[in-house]
Amino acid sequence: MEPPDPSSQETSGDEHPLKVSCGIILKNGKILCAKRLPGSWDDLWEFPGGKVETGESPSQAVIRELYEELNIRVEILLPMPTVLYRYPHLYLQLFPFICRIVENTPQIAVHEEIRWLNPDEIQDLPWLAPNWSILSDLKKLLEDKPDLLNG
Ligand SMILES: Nc1nc2c([nH]c(=O)n2[C@@H]2O[C@H](COP(=O)(O)OP(=O)(O)OP(=O)(O)O)[C@@H](O)[C@H]2O)c(=O)[nH]1
Repeated sequence: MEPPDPSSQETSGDEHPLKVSCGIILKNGKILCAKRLPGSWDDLWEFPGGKVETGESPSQAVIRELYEELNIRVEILLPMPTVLYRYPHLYLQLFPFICRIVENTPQIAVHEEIRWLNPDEIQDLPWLAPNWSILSDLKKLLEDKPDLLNG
């Protein structure tokens, strides 16, 4: 049998989802929610974060992204279950982390708006599709560990 052609190992992306980390920042009983900038199909709400870069772990990525996007230093309190989601144009793996702010106050740089909302209120926002699964895990987590909400 012939050895596989290396170029044929390029895939549609299914085997290698794009890794994106996001931070669920908790403080004083509220959760930080961010609205993406208008003008694209994903003008919806998300948890701040972004793509995991080469050589970086998902937790390193979220710490870097939260500094770049909101000018805050955070500490990770807990990783949450990752979410695999297939957009029509993108196969995504989201790595959500529960975080607390250790330095600075969030400043908007790449979002249209940020809001601090309580766990009931966040259900009313129009979220990016993969995030509904995170919201459901978050609800269960906060029922078990309500103290997390105080950051
Ligand atoms: N940051 C973030 N991205 C999310 C979430 N949920 C979700 O589906 N995504 C998707 O993940 C993808 C990458 O996120 P991003 O655009 O924030 O990444 P980035 O900051 O590295 O992008 P850039 O190339 O504009 O710098 C987008 O397609 C976005 O729609 C979320 O909660 N937070």
